[in-house]
Amino acid sequence: MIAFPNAKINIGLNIVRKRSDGYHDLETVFYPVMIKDVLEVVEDRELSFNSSGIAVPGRPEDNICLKAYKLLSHDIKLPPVKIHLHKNIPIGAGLGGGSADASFFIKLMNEKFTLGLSIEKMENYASQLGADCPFFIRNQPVYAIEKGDKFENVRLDLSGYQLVLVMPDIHIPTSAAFRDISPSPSTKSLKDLIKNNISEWKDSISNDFEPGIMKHFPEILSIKESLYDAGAVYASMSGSGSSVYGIFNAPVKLEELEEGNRVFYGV
Ligand SMILES: C[C@@](CO)(OP(=O)(O)O)[C@H](O)COP(=O)(O)OP(=O)(O)OC[C@H]1O[C@@H](n2ccc(N)nc2=O)[C@H](O)[C@@H]1O
Ligand SMILES: Nc1ncnc2c1ncn2[C@@H]1O[C@H](COP(=O)(O)OP(=O)(O)O)[C@@H](O)[C@H]1O
Repeated sequence: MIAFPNAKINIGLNIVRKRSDGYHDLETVFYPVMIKDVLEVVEDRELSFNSSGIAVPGRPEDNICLKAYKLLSHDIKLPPVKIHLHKNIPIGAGLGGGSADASFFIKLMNEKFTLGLSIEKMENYASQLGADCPFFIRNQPVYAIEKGDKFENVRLDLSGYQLVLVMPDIHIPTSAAFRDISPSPSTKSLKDLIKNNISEWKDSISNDFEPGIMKHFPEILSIKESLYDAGAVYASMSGSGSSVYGIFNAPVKLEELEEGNRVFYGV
């Protein structure tokens, strides 16, 4: 059985406070986007994992898909499976690719072996694998709070726009991005700001990771500026970076940005 885990972008990201468990309370909007991995599970004589496409850092045995298998098998008797991941979503990009793989793996196992897991139960398993994993179970636009794992649906449809996503050759581990952050409560609710016309977002919706990351990597700021220069209605780094997206009213082709960066077009 095959699934196609997709990436997400963050529209706005406020880091509100440090929690007693070492994590941070956030306010963000997660929006699913078109860049996809391919994840295949077949029954086999023993449990195995391999991948193709973009090289995934770390040992195969530490891949988040195997962690998801082991988590499920604490509670449920599962047959051994062969897992193949074709990696296409850039890594260390703020696109949640590993988290998507984990959550789609849980959904795939649930369907393939008729495990009867509810959405809530799958979200609960996902939350044990990473803060933004639960989002990918329902995989719908949400306003997320706390660790990024408590959701309210938002009515947001970007399908009439052209999204351009630029991935520079910079890999930012999420844990490193938090080191430069001084959390502070937000003054206006992102949940309300997101309802405004997209043309108003530029002056009201921001990502708290940007100042620290852009200071270290000025080329990320340059990409954001290039997207605005090319006519983006809104542009932002996604999550903890390094990818940057621009939302355009009409189709564009940004050849200059394609030099040295991976550029994806679509929503
Ligand atoms: C912060 C976000 C915003 O979208 O960054 P991106 O990964 O998307 O860039 C995500 O919620 C990340 O989710 P995820 O990548 O699953 O996080 P985890 O693996 O659980 O944690 C990675 C690291 O980030 C820190 N972390 C993560 C989430 C959070 N709410 N507070 C944190 O302090 C953790 O302390 C950990 O060191
Ligand atoms: N299936 C996977 N896809 C991507 N990364 C994975 C996967 N499994 C484990 N990882 C680990 O997660 C790290 C990426 O996490 P993170 O820096 O949070 O990325 P992102 O910003 O893309 O969410 C990688 O360096 C890798 O070691």
